[in-house]
Amino acid sequence: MTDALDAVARLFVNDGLSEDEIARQAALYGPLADDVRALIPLAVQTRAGDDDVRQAREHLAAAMELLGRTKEDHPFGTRFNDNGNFRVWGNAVMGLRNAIAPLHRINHDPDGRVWADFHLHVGFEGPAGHTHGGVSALVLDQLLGDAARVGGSPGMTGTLTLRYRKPTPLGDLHGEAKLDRTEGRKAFVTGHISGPHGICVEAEGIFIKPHWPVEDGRDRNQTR
Ligand SMILES: CCCCCCCC(=O)SCCNC(=O)CCNC(=O)[C@H](O)C(C)(C)COP(=O)(O)OP(=O)(O)OC[C@H]1O[C@@H](n2cnc3c(N)ncnc32)[C@H](O)[C@@H]1OP(=O)(O)O
Repeated sequence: MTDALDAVARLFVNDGLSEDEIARQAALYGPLADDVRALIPLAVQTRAGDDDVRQAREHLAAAMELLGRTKEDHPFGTRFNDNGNFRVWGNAVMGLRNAIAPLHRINHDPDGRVWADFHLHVGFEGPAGHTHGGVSALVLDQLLGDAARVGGSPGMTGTLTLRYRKPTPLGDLHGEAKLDRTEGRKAFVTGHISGPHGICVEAEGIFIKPHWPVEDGRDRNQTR
């Protein structure tokens, strides 16, 4: 566990950035991730022929060469400033700089409920025309974890139990979660994902406050 603890501590950094600089970086790198995100369904769905695909790949290779000229050699981690402006821009579910992240924003209600409306494109397919079960788990893990955090008990996922009640369509979906109770360092959270025809996946999670630093800002909605 020491190696994991060292890695988490190393990547949990007050980088002292001003709000202006954070806004500048968000405006620069957010749209880059959006462009890459838009490429994913295109790779699945394009009917372009040999020449167009070859040409597109040459453009992409040029873009990758430009972007790779200077880059960090470690994951993004958790960065914050003295105002408590936390950034998890590499996060797989809602990282501003992560093209696979399907959520733009997690909203917090005063009663502790957290929720998100989101869109899963064809790159998230599992069963034909439907959402991959692991993707539902991905989204629910984040939502339940955020409900634990908002409820004052931030933690790592210890156990996540899912019940897939009916196939989850691709497209526009809704997810929500709420902290039910805590026992010592353990937070018990429930949630679900619903589509146009009701609840598709139900989740129960136990989140455990670890012996290392975690984001504990409670009083704000999380936006990419
Ligand atoms: C805003 C943030 C949202 C984040 C959402 C995304 C969350 C994630 O993806 S986290 C990544 C996935 N999870 C992980 O990798 C966790 C890996 N596991 C670990 O790091 C550790 O096992 C950890 C931190 C969960 C628990 O370790 P540790 O603190 O040593 O637990 P330990 O002291 O043995 O047990 C504490 C209590 O929790 C219970 N417990 C321990 N592990 C588990 C578990 N996996 N499930 C349920 N209960 C557990 C113990 O029984 C004990 O209960 P009690 O106090 O009643 O006796």
